[in-house]
Amino acid sequence: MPEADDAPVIVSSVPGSFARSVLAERHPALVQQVRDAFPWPPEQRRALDALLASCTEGVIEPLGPDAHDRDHWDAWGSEYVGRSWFDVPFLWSESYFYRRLLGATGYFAPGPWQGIDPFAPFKRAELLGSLVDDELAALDALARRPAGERAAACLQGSLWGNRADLGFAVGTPDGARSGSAVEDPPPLVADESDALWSLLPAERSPGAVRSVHVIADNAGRELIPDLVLIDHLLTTGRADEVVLHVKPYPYYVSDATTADVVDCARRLAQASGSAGEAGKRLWAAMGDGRLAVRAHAFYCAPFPYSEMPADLRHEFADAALTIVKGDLNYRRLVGDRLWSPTTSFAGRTAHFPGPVAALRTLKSDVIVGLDPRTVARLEEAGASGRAGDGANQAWRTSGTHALVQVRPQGVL
Ligand SMILES: O=P(O)(O)OC[C@@]1(O)O[C@H](CO)[C@@H](O)[C@@H]1O
Repeated sequence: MPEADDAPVIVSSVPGSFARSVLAERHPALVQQVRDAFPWPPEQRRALDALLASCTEGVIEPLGPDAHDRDHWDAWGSEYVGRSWFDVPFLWSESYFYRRLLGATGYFAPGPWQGIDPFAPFKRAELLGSLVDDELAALDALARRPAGERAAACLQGSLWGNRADLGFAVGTPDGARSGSAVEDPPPLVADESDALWSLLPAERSPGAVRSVHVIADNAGRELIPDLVLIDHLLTTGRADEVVLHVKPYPYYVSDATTADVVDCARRLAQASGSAGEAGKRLWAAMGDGRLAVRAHAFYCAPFPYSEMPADLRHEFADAALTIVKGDLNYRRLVGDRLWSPTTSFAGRTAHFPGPVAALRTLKSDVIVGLDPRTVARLEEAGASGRAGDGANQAWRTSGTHALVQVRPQGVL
């Protein structure tokens, strides 16, 4: 696989590819699920049916003339209009699919359905589920552990929380792969946790305010451990303030919006024991500005982070560390291309304006920063960790593996 900047951009036209399965199977299944999840009026039902036909058999059509963001999307990809969804960059077609899905449900247009999150029923069911109860109760035992162990457990919780991804579950039997509690996770394919902690020492002399940014991924069972990690950073003095970046509108099914942050903070604050204490601290931190939420329009744009606008660059440049969560953010961080897996992570993230850490379970073909022995071991073992299971590239997309990769500033 190529290592240079001209590694192939991922498209969805390759038979048997993961990207093709997302467009051919996951998107149609999702349209159907959203259609069934609300008593949509006729106009929305017709629009959802039209989207289903378009994304499976049709071509990309422009947004309507009244769409508030028509100019943006014209600038972002008018050259794709009239082409098959499968033939354009995967990152672009997925992003546009979610934009069209929300358009079909009336999310953007003035009227009674404006602002109604079409994925809310799925998010709500997860947040109210017993798995969350169990995960919150487990925080009581964590509170009794030594500081170093607590830090490591908070990081692991946030990392493996990324496995609980509702979009990932669409089209899988019973959503089975969506992340039952990870009791015995396989070794990380890259583990630079020590480098991460070294950027945020708890002991330090008084000085400038230390900001940590977290680019969130999924709500619910991922965002709750992210918030627990944030609480840990704030209470241990590893961060003075945290900025949590979320999506400006519902996206990729379970991606977190501001409403989801509030729901998760409330779920924590209403719990008993250590979870409740953390929730109340987080609630207070949001109130006094130590935990701020941002929802920049760029988070739903179909581009890699190397193309982020100047105002975001400016924010990250001042951070002690930016933690980038999840698979989609990883694709955007290193570029949605078929890199050789041994391509340098530091090189691929050199564009990022400040120290950056990726916490991600592997759910797409994009991967960099592995050492050759790890690649050989993974290709030998396939998805399951069993040698010779015949699915030697499935480790990239199965969500069973995870990584912590770090680029401290200045290391290229
Ligand atoms: O970013 P997340 O939540 O970790 O993962 C999102 C995801 O499931 O969606 C895409 C397919 O729709 C994949 O690239 C990716 O695995």
